[in-house]
Amino acid sequence: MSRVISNQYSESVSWRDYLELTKPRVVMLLMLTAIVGMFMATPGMVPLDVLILGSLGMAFAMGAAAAVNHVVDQRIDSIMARTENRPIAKGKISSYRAIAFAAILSIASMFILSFFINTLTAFLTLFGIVGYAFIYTMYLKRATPQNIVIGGLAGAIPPLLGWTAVTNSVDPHSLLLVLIVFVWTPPHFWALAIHRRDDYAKAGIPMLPVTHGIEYTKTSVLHYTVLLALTTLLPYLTGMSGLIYLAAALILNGIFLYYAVKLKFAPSNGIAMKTFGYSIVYLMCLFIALLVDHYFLITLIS
Ligand code: HEM
Ligand SMILES: CC(C)=CCC/C(C)=C/CC/C(C)=C/COP(=O)(O)OP(=O)(O)O
Repeated sequence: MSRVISNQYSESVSWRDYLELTKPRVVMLLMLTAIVGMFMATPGMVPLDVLILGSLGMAFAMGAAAAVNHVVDQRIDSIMARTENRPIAKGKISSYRAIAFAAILSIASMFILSFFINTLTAFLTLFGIVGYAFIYTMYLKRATPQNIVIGGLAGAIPPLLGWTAVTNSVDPHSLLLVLIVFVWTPPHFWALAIHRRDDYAKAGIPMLPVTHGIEYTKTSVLHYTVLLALTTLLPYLTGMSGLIYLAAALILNGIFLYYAVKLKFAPSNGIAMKTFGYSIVYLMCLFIALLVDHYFLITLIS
């Protein structure tokens, strides 16, 4: 019996479980926005050490924050169908080991960013960790249906981190990129939350569809999608980006608006999850468009 108890966390644990703690697919999209932030900060090539070490430092921080989220949320994760198989909720990894893992990643991140990049980037990254792992996960998520709007700031910060890694200063254009991800977050998450409403209700988490209902949430998705479409025009209107970006943004926004309108006024089976899935494709393509446009503009000028 004692052998079973002492081995309950280590029997079938593999590196894949630790990787899962870091939410790798979310981190990949976050890192795309950070790396695009780096490239947008300079007309030339991002110095290779900044690109490699900066990315490593930021990705470690994001993974650490995600691991803390798994520790804090283990009770609710084990209640919800979507998250019940997560490594801590399933009892594959102990909280103690997950915290040690997160601490190692955070320390490595802070070391890399402060010694090889700059203290401004290290400080802002620390703000990202605290914002997501502590302010959002421990407090906001359980406190208010506006949790993801306010907490979304932590997830929106990576383009600024990428930018400051290159310039060591806060450029207003970098804040424009933060604003885009910030406004994108509510339709991204609420589309999924509509589909998973009952899960959140069961876990006692006050997500918008639980507190205000599905119809109200669909209207909110539509409002934020319109706001997002307007916000994404700003890079063109401020002269940061050119016509390639504008064309891509118009097409991507048209499709997002189509989904949001359909979700509200002509819902079909699975439309909420299709909207959620599209939100990810949208952000990925929008940031790639920023990058392609940036180097096209520079080639035109030189
Ligand atoms: C407070 C802000 C956010 C909330 C509450 C949120 C919530 C979620 C949730 C609940 C999922 C589903 C995960 C699953 O299926 O297990 C998800 C998936 C995802 N999110 Fe977010 N998200 C936020 C911000 C972001 C940001 C800023 C990004 C990237 C820029 C992002 C990228 C993704 C990606 C790529 C997935 C798909 C992951 C997969 O396929 O496993 N999210 N998000
Ligand atoms: C340094 C830095 C910028 C760190 C923060 C980056 C980070 C990991 C953002 C993640 C955003 C996210 C997936 C929120 C969902 O949490 P949730 O608890 O609502 O979703 P869940 O139920 O799937 O766990």
